[in-house]
Amino acid sequence: MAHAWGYAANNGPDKWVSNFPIADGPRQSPIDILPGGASYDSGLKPLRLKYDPSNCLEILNNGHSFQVTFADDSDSSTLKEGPISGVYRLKQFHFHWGASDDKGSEHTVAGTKYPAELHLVHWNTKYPSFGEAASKPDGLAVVGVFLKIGDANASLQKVLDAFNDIRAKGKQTSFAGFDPSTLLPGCLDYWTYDGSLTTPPLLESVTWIVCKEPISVSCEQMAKFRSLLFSAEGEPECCMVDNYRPPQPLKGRPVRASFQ
Ligand SMILES: O=C(O)/C=C/c1cccc(OCc2cccc(CC(=O)O)c2)c1
Ligand SMILES: [Zn+2]
Repeated sequence: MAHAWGYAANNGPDKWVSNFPIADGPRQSPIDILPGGASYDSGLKPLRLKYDPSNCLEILNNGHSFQVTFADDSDSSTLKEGPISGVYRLKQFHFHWGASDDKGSEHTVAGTKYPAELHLVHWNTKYPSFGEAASKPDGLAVVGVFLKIGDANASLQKVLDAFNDIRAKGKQTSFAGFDPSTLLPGCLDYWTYDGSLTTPPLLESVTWIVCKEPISVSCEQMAKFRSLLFSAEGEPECCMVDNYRPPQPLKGRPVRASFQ
């Protein structure tokens, strides 16, 4: 039976190591980013993101988060340059968030937690598929964007408006024509380091690209995130909140900055 990992006391991040021993590995994510400990690397290129809204397929509640999935059978939605070489295709984006506005992000910045964090997941096209790439050290590149309480985010609202159809685990609905570049901050300065998936199977295959500048989210929009359920229809309702893994040991890894 597939391991029923989650974020509760009995199956949460501290328990994952029993079924996924890599949880104690050398390049686990997320981390606490210390801006003073990051080294500016003038060789880092700007991120080159090109997304085609027609690749946007559906939105689903997978019981751990919700994700928006993209057609990845061509190079029409890609990440290039930045800290990576080659072409990485957008597969999906999803979020992590807290039960209250004082927590929710996975990465932290000098101990500061944001209320939520967006992950845009891309896979290296030198491999035949996402699943193949996910097991390679240079297989994935995830762009992380922090959400900070402020004005309502009109682009994010388009995603939240689909929530009524995916409230319970396993629900999905078509979601077309969304441009994920509208969820990016104006400035694409970033930190980068070698890490892992932040959920099981915790594979150490991710080049992390964490944007310095957050995007805005309103309190009301955060309440909408928290209206989703970890539980499936017919099960006792369990609100989808605190679906974040806390920072993991850096274990000597360098963190580079694309900015001074
Ligand atoms: O058997 C399963 O349930 C899953 C198998 C599997 C097998 C290979 C890969 C993989 O990736 C899941 C994934 C994709 C993207 C991001 C994350 C972590 C995060 O939430 O940031 C996890 C999952
Ligand atoms: Zn994630």
